[in-house]
Amino acid sequence: MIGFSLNLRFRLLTMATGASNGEHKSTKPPPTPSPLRNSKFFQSNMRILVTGGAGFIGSHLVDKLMENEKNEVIVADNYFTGSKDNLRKWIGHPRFELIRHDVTEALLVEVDQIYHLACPASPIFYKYNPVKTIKTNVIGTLNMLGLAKRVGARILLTSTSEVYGDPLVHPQPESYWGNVNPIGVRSCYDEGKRVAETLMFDYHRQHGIEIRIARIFNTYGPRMNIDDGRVVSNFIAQALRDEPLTVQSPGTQTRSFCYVSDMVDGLIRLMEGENTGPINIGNPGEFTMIELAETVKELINPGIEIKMVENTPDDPRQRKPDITNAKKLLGWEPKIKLRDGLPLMEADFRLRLGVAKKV
Ligand SMILES: NC(=O)c1ccc[n+]([C@@H]2O[C@H](COP(=O)([O-])OP(=O)(O)OC[C@H]3O[C@@H](n4cnc5c(N)ncnc54)[C@H](O)[C@@H]3O)[C@@H](O)[C@H]2O)c1
Ligand SMILES: O=C(O)[C@H]1O[C@H](OP(=O)(O)OP(=O)(O)OC[C@H]2O[C@@H](n3ccc(=O)[nH]c3=O)[C@H](O)[C@@H]2O)[C@H](O)[C@@H](O)[C@@H]1O
Repeated sequence: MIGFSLNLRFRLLTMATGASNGEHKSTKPPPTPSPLRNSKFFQSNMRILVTGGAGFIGSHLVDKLMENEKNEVIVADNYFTGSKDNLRKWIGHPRFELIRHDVTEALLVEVDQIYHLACPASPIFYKYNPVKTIKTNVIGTLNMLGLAKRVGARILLTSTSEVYGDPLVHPQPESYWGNVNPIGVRSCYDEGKRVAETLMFDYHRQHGIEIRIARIFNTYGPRMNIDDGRVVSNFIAQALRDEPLTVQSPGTQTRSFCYVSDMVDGLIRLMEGENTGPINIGNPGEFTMIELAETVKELINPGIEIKMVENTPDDPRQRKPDITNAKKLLGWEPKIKLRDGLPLMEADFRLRLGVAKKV
């Protein structure tokens, strides 16, 4: 009941102040792009930088961008959680370049678009070195905005549903300011991404930089690190290894899972569109962790045990995107349901783990 009255008051407040989806128009013109961009005779390819492009979402994004022969793609990655192996099919391709680079150091490349994905996404990894995680989110985003300003590039930030923290409004619309612990073990990531969004809008308002912000919700699919500790990769790897599925307490907490190809489609639509965002990109199909475990058990290994284990601090109890804006402004909505996406990820994990399907 409390959630409902809070929700109602929140919606009345945003209606009164019109702050629900206020336009964030800049008063400054964007920096002039390379003169090549407007040349009449030689139309150069679109030069695209993907930071974190050796990672899970980034490598699928590179695959999609490279399908367009008018695109040249440069990946900058420090391989903290990503791998060259995710990009092996592009190494040596004339329209592709791979740089080992840490975004906490400045980077100077002539590009037209920047997809800024560089940041460890798995809680196990971003909690491993919290100072580095917040440096990557703050200094890394500052460096990428400085590059965008210098070369006149449009920049997209992959933010996260974690900016809503442990949400008191459900589902989460972009106008919800969130409920975030500023000093917890997840704050390096949650607050780091919130500062990254702040920097994006400050550069937009102060320097006219063309920005795009995606608030990504839980995404899964092939090429996730098998042991990166995230729930979908954990459950599939456990089911294939005949290990109990570890449901972290209380097990009734919810997440909404988006298949990676839907996510990549949403990111490209956002970059190519005219809306700054922030825009939620995710699948509103919401499941408890117990329901997810039961689905993995049913689809992959019916004989497996499901066991309750301890959780970590500040774990959000619910998460579900309101994707009204993605539908209206991007013409986007997810196509792949969880029960159709899980088998695609299972096939990838079987291949990488060398576990054949039992006939
Ligand atoms: N996968 C999800 O569910 C999810 C949800 C919300 C937001 N996101 C965001 O999407 C982006 C990609 O996530 P992912 O799931 O592909 O994670 P990932 O860990 O697979 O990819 C992140 C990539 O960034 C690289 N990286 C990390 N720190 C770096 C640094 N300092 N300099 C250069 N490269 C660095 C890693 O090596 C890796 O290749 C991240 O920004 C993440 O915060 C992901
Ligand atoms: O979508 C998002 O914005 C965020 O989603 C995930 O963060 P989180 O939801 O905490 O990811 P998981 O570690 O996969 O945990 C999801 C839920 O599953 C539970 N879990 C996790 C692992 C496990 O083995 N068992 C289990 O029950 C966790 O307690 C949690 O409640 C990503 O890791 C973040 O990068 C991302 O920003």
